Formats: sequence, C-alpha cells, structure tokens
Amino acid sequence: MKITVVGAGAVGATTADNIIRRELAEEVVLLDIKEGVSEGKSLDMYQTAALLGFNTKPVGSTNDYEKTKGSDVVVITSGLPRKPGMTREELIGINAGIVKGVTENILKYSPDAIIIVVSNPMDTMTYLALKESGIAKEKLIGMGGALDSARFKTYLALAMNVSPLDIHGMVIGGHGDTTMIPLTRLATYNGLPVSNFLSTDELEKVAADTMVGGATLTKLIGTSAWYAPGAATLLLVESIVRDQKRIVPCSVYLEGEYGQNDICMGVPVVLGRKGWEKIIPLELTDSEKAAFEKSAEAVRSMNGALNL
Ligand SMILES: NC(=O)c1ccc[n+]([C@@H]2O[C@H](COP(=O)([O-])OP(=O)(O)OC[C@H]3O[C@@H](n4cnc5c(N)ncnc54)[C@H](O)[C@@H]3O)[C@@H](O)[C@H]2O)c1
Ligand SMILES: O=C(O)C[C@H](O)C(=O)O
Repeated sequence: MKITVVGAGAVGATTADNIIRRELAEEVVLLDIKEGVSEGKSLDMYQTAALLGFNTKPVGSTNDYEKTKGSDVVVITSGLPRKPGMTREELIGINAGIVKGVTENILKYSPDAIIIVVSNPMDTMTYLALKESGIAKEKLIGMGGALDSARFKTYLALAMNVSPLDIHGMVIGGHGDTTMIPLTRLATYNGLPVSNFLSTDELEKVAADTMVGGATLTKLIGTSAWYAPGAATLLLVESIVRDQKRIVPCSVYLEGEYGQNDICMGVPVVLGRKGWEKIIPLELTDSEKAAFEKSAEAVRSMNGALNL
C-alpha cells in the first residue's frame, strides 16, 4: 500500500503523521511545492519511528510527482487556508487552480488512485477534481462531514458532560458555515436520543456552534484548524485502506440521491477498498429536506464560479 499526501502544511503534515503512526501503508509520500519542507517534515516524522514504534516510511518530495507513482490513495490538502473573518468560499480563486493542477499531476502517475479532497471550499474542489479528472465517481471523496460530525459530537459531549465516545451523530450537507446540517434529531447518547438530556435551546446552540466550528478555531488560532481535520482525514483513509466499511458523511457526486444531481455534497456513505461503495439513504423530515435543498443551492452557485 502506498499513500500520497499533497500539501505538507498544517493539515497535510498532521494527516501524514497520523497515517504513518497507524501503519496504513509501507510508504507515505508527502509532496509540497515549497523547497525542502516536505523532505524535512518527513525526516522529522521518521525520527519518531524508533520512539513510537512504527514501520511505515515517510518520503518527502518537492513537487516531484514521479515519487508518488503507484499510489493507492491520495489526499489533497494543498491550497490556502482562510484567515479570521473569511469564509471558505473566498478561497476558490486560488485553490481551484491548485487543486486542478495537482489532480492532473497525480493521475499521470497514479491513474487508479482513490482521491480524497480536503482543500477548501471542499465540496466545490471535490466537484472540480471529479469533472477535471473524469475518474469513476466512487474514487473521488471530499472530507468535511467527518470533521463536522466530530465537532458536533464534541459540542454535544461538552453540553451533556459525557464522553464524546458515547455520542453518535452526523452532519450532512455542504462543508460551509451556513450550509452544513447537524442532524440533531438523529443524534444519540449510546442509543438514547440526545433530546432526552438537552433542552431545545441547548440543542440549537450545539448545532449553531458546530456550524461555525471551523470559523471559531480560525478566529482563535489566526489560521484554520489541523488536529481534528488531520484525524478526520485519517478516518477516511483507514476505512478505505483496511476496507472497514465505516459509515462516514462525505462529499460525493450525487445522481438523484437526496433529490440532487450533478453536485458533490455531504451524505453518509460506506467507505471501503473501492472508495465510497454505497450512499446510505436517510428519512429526512420536511425541514431537514428544505435545509438540504438550500445547502445544495449554495454549493451549486459556488460550483458555477468554476466556469467548467
Ligand atoms: N475539508 C476540511 O474539513 C478542511 C479542514 C482543514 C483545512 N482545510 C483546507 O485545507 C487546505 C490546507 O490547509 P492548511 O492549514 O494545511 O494550510 P497550510 O498553508 O498550512 O498548507 C497548505 C500547503 O499547500 C502547499 N501548496 C500550495 N500549492 C501547492 C501545490 N500546487 N502543490 C503542492 N503543494 C502546494 C503550500 O506550500 C502549503 O505548505 C486549506 O484550503 C484549508 O482551508 C479543509
Ligand atoms: O474552517 C476552515 O476554513 C478549515 C476547515 O474547513 C475546518 O472546518 O476546520
């Protein structure tokens, strides 16, 4: 197994570090355009092998795609992160060119790779990568819902003063401050509805905090987050590599599912060795359906800016 992570910045390096610690591949290539950075970070990571006990070898590459040849899974994190006060959508101008170029280069050397897109605005970047590459839709997966769902569970656990491990819940829709849809109605505390434990006002606050989860961290840190994004990306990579068939909300190409066509946005999918293997249908209420429709309109209008 060979995995490539493009972009050796905060999210890319954290993702690569998580992957090597879990020994998900023999080799993990970390590629960046900045001279020496990916080589340096890879060597730094490898120097933890003797301390932490793993055998996966990280390899750095300054924009040399030959080194990525034959990758089974590729994670694209290259691109600008937002600054406080910005939306993810404002990154489209620069990141679209980066994601398009990276996808082309990756496919030259790894035509069969499963590609996970992290760069923002993620739903639109996933759509762009799919349209530009023409690869099978099952092999193109946008990471957003895994992260948003982890934040949702964290805010629920904090409000209930319980372990996040005992909380189940999903966020679907677009990965944007106003487009994501925390499914509060379906969230549980070990099978019990969270509404048994929190008031409507408390649940509304959890949902609102979840939706601006990324913006909150960006304001605190001065750039966007990387620990939870790197862990959420690991969840996708691990389910694919180990064929775990986990159900994870991911941005995938919809052809009629959830009433949408020709768009990538977050829905629960089963992740396995072939990529996303199945979309899980959910019985949404009328207001959840309306929120999904509104979210799709916003994502679609962003896709329109790509002029494909
Ligand atoms: N989908 C999500 O849930 C999620 C979560 C966190 C961050 N993000 C997004 O991920 C992206 C990366 O965030 P970050 O915090 O790691 O940023 P960062 O600035 O720390 O790292 C980005 C890296 O990409 C590299 N890069 C730029 N152009 C490149 C190219 N053409 N080829 C290879 N590398 C290139 C840069 O040199 C830099 O090292 C941003 O767009 C951010 O918004 C998405
Ligand atoms: O908030 C951001 O811009 C980065 C990422 O999409 C996140 O949710 O952490």
